[in-house]
Parts: sequence; structure tokens; C-alpha cells
Amino acid sequence: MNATQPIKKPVVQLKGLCKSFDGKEIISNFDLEINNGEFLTILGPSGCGKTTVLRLIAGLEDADDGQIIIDEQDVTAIPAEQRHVNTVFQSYALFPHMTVFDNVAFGLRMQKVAESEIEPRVMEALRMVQLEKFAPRKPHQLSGGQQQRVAIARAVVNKPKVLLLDESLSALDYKLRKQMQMELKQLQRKLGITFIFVTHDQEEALSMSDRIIVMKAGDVVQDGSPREIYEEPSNLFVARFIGEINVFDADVVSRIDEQRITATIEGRECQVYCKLDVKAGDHVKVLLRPEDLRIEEIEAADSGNGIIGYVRERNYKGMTLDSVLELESGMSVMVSEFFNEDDPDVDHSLDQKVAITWVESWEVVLPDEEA
Ligand SMILES: Nc1ncnc2c1ncn2[C@@H]1O[C@H](COP(=O)(O)OP(=O)(O)OP(=O)(O)O)[C@@H](O)[C@H]1O
Repeated sequence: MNATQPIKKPVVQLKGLCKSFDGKEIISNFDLEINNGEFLTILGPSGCGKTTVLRLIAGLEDADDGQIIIDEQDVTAIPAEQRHVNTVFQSYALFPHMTVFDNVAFGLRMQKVAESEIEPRVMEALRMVQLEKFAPRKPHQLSGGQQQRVAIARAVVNKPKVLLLDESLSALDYKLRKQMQMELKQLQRKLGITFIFVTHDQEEALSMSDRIIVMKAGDVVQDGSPREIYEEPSNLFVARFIGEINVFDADVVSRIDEQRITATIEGRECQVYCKLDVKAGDHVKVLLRPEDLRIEEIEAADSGNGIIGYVRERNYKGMTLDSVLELESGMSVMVSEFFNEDDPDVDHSLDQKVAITWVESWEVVLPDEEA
């Protein structure tokens, strides 16, 4: 089997999982299937239950109800050390008095693997994370990123079916974190092991995962590819949690065809793409990311579509010019314009009157319900 193209079958199945702490239900009737070789990220705000799900899979918490199946075996009642999963924690949890080699060898020695087999396996794991030269060192002689890699080598050395990573990169500084994100993704592809990664960092989730589940108060509120989660959020909670987004109130005027409706946004009639079953007079939300919006000089504005606003802030961000506009209703709108060959000097004056438009069909229309 080619490790980069694993067969799509569930390696972890959670069925109707329930878990309470101190009488408070944290996870209730939780279902999830994770495919073999998948890089799945569980994303959600602090306290939504991400770590609890991970600890239940690892066997570090007992489920009150439901079933956990790993590699077709029901492991619900099986202790952590007998499950084919390993966990990499945020704190690395390396043994400070042991060398890097001994840290990585620890699990194999516990399993009574023959010493002659341990040496090549440890060195292979260290080679994978580019640390073979560091085998004789102690953890305190390594940088944070190197310690993290040792923790990963230790977790993959006994070739688990599933690797659980709990906020594993959050102790690293920004640059190292970016580098480790890439390395981790490459390692996962190379090994073909299923990775279940927990984070509250949406950027990290988007850049690393094959699939993301977004959790809110113990429930999965969206399950999809990074692109689906970002471009087609299925509810306001996900839309607001992932990246910046402008949420406009809109009133449906009429349906144009199967795909489009006319709606009033900020007092202007606009055509918007809308798959919802709506009728005239319904309230909806129209969502647009800052980078979906365009600022047009007022003379050049298409008066049919443009929403009038005033530039209140301009922030140069290197790749983009980010502006905050105040609309006539008082609503603030964020716009992010890329510098490119066509418009290398894009800029606006403060308090300039402008019109905002957007690329047709990039808007997302959702029912008018609070997140
Ligand atoms: N052992 C425990 N005893 C009591 N309450 C707990 C225990 N473990 C978790 N909780 C509670 O369960 C809820 C979910 O916690 P969990 O750690 O799963 O959230 P999380 O989404 O991983 O959050 P974070 O991103 O902050 O780590 C929280 O309210 C937490 O206080």
C-alpha cells in the first residue's frame, strides 16, 4: 500500500459518546468517523470539549456511555496503554534526566522490544524528525522546537495507528510554529498515520488539515475540508470563528432564478447568490470576507451594486491594504485589498467616500439566526 494514498476507511469511530464532569454534560451523543491516513483537526473555542474528545480516544478518560472503535476493535473498556494510539501533549512531557535516544526508546523498552531492534527503530524515528545527531543530548540541551520533535519521534516510534496531538505546537514561537506545521504535515504524509490534532488556532487548522471539525459546546457544528469551512461556513458561529468576516443584514425582495435573489442590503438592492428556500420579506445574513470586497472610487462606482461608505482606517499589512469603512448605517466593514501588478499602489484617503462591491457569487447567505 502506498502510504500517501491510504484506503479510505474509518480507523476511529466514536458512537454516541457521552461524558460529564461534576454532573455537567461536556460531550453528549457524540458521533465521529475518522478515516485511515486522514489529518483531522478538531477546532473550537476554549472549553468546547476538544481535549475531552481526544482524551476519550486515548483512553485517558472513561466514557459514561457510547462506543470507541479503533481499527475495527471496540476499545471502550480497554486501558490507554493497550490502544494503538499515542498522544503528543503541549508540554512535550520528555524525561529530563534521559537522553534523546532513551526518551524515544522508552516506550519500546516498556514493551520489552529486543535491544537489537530498538537501536534501528529509534534512529529511524530520529532521522524522520532530523534529530539523529542529537541522540546523546538531554532535553535541556535542545530548543523548544527540537524538544517538540523528540516528543513526536517518541510518539511515532512504535508506529501507532493514530497519533493524537493536543495543542502540540502552541508553546512554540510564531516562526518555529509555522515551520513545525509544515514538517508535521510532511511527516504525516510520509508515515500515512492518522493524525487527530486539537487546536483553537483557526489558521493552523486551515493550513494543516485534510478535514476540520468545528466544535461548539460539545457539538460538531461543521465538518468539512479547510476550504469548505472557510468559504462555505454553514452557520454564523463557524463564519465568525474562522477568520474575519463581515455580516450584513439583508431583506429578501424577490427570487431571480434558482441561484440568485434580489435583496436589500444597507438600503440598496443587490443581487446575491442564495441557495436557501426564502421568500420576499425574509431576513437573511449576507457574509463577505474582507478579501471578497472591493473598494471603488465613488465616480467609478457601479451605483446599482455599490454600498456607500467612508474610509475610517487604513492599515498597511505588507501583502494587503486593510481598510475599515463606516457605512451610512454606522456599520463597520473590513476590506482587505491585495497589492498586485494591476494595482500596485492601491490606497485610499481617510474619510474618502467610496463604494464597496464584491466578486459575484463569493457571498454566503445564511438564515437570520444568532451565532
Ligand atoms: N477532569 C475534569 N474535571 C472537571 N471538569 C473538566 C475536566 N476536564 C475537562 N473539564 C471541563 O470540561 C470542559 C471541556 O474541557 P476541554 O478541556 O475538553 O475543552 P477544550 O475545548 O479542549 O478547551 P481548551 O482549548 O481550553 O483546552 C471545560 O468546561 C472543562 O473545565
